[in-house]
Amino acid sequence: MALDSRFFRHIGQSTGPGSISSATSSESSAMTGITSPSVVSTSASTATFVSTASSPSLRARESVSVPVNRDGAASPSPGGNVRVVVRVRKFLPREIERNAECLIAMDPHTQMTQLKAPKRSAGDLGKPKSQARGKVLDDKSFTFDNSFWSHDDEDGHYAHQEDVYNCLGEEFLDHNFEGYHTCIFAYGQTGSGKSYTMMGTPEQPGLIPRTCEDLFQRIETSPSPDISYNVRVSYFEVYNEHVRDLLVPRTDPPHYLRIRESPSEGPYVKDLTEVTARNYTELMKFMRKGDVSRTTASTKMNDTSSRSHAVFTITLKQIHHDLSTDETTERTARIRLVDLAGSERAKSTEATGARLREGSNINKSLTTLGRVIAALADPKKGRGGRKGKELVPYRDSILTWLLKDSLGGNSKTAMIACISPADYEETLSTLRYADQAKRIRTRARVNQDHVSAAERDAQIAEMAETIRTLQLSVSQATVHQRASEAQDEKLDEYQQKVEKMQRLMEETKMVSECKIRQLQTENEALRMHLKLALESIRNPIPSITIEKRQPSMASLADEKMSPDHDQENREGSTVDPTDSEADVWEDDEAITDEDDENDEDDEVHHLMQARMQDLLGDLSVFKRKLATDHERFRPNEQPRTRKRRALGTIAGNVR
Ligand SMILES: Nc1ncnc2c1ncn2[C@@H]1O[C@H](COP(=O)(O)OP(=O)(O)OP(=O)(O)O)[C@@H](O)[C@H]1O
Repeated sequence: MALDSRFFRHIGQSTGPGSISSATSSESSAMTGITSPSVVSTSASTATFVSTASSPSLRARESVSVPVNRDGAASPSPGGNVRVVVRVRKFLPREIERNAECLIAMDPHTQMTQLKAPKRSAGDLGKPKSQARGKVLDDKSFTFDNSFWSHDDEDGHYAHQEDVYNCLGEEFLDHNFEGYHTCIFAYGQTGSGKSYTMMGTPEQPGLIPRTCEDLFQRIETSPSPDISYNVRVSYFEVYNEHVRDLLVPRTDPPHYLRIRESPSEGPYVKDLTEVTARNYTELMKFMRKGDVSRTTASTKMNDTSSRSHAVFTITLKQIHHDLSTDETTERTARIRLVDLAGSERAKSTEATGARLREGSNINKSLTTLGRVIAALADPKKGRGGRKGKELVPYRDSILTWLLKDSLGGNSKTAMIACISPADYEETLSTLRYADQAKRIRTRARVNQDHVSAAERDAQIAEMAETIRTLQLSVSQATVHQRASEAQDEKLDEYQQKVEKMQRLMEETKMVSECKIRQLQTENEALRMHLKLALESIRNPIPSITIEKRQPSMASLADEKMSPDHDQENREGSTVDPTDSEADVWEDDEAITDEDDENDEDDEVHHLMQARMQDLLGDLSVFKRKLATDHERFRPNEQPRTRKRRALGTIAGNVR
């Protein structure tokens, strides 16, 4: 089935092949397949670097058509490297107090970030490096896809929150509308500006709220009535190697969730709350709810330090229904926005007790993340069949296990390396981490499915049958009162199927609504047509009789000289002005024609009325179906009650 061109036009309006602001090694390597390690150890003077910059994006606005094939999921993979950008923040009060020196310089043209070695202590000055007491440090240079200079807001090249979104977030959202999974994660030492970049403040919203706003703006201004959108959201944190749902109230003791792996979806959090957001306000409500629930604490390095890794996930489903073929095309994209906890040195944070334990767990998962990145960046380990996969230590921490797909699988991924301006050791470690991440290639593909109405019905019927069987075995097990692990598993499976079926039903309902919208539009057009037709029957346009005119000598002469003109007159005019008999004859003919036209109009009128009756009939069938569905899956009931009711209803139907 060919997709409605509007499906793509919609995408095209907001789609560009990406930010073209960065001419960088990773970008070019993504195209050529060549990667260029860019750590350059240099002792060169930094004097050549001016106070520096990031360039806001200049997005191309031409439409891009997504490569789509019949079975969607197997669309050709464009591949691509992990996109890496770096952002330096301004001095914090404590750094201003100790008169800290800014060690970072950025070049707006090459996107190069330079880390300058701190000044040597007074005692070491003048001594050769080998005799210096402290470790001798060198200047280092790195090139990334973008270098965001957010150190000095007086600077013309200062990168605001908006610039970061325009340069990265906007392009990633384009990918989501194209049907790709994406992941943006912020990495850096504690207090380097990760939460500020991802979440921001009410006055300076970060990447997450901006993505949410842009997402719904695009949906609301979508030009196509044939596409239905479904936005779901989940929010969890990984704290001390445990997963906690941020959309449910905190409990004491805390309720941790388990991780499972499915062959199709990869690792996932079992029983994680996933809610539907119908608009931007709702989405923000969930975001804030989770944010409030997130574990933070005050440390010496940061007053509101995130003590957990937070993963905010939006699932965007686009359902396009083609009325002519009754086929449905579904695109599903997962938008994963991750604010990692900051790496920290116990010495700098002076943490003890719980804070120290948190810090060591944070460091443990970040170290594993580092090993995963290193393995993926290494072509021998990151690729190459079964053996290669085993060498990537995803399972060594909860964080890397859950981000498996985003780091090395079906996702377009970006890393924002946040750095402090005055901490050589930590910044160098972050920049090295980021430099390695540049070499990772993921295998993103368009997540698209075509389902015909018959296939959907068959799926529902099959699921109903499975549910019936499971229900039977569960009730038999209950009779025998053998409460075992296996029963729980079965019950889980049963419940999951029911939930999946409910989702399918909801989607069927969305398709029906889409059909109704299309029929209503068609109905409206026909109504208008009919109105016009009736109008023209009631007030026919009177036929115009052209007055016979005595041709002047001059015009007769003209006509003689211009045979073409004469020809035109004969062909173009319905009334011959030189033939009065013809006038009379034509009048009679006009009356007869009018009668015929009236008969034809009546016929058209009746046909249209019959067609409209048919359409209205279709419409009421859909409305009835919708009402039945609505009755069966009442949205305003509590989810648990609804689930039970749905089970009862389904069971009833099956019987
Ligand atoms: N670009 C920036 N402009 C202005 N202020 C910033 C910027 N980046 C960070 N800050 C400020 O720096 C402080 C630390 O930032 P933030 O809390 O985002 O760090 P973090 O990396 O998330 O730390 P942690 O890992 O401890 O949670 C905050 O007060 C924040 O407002």
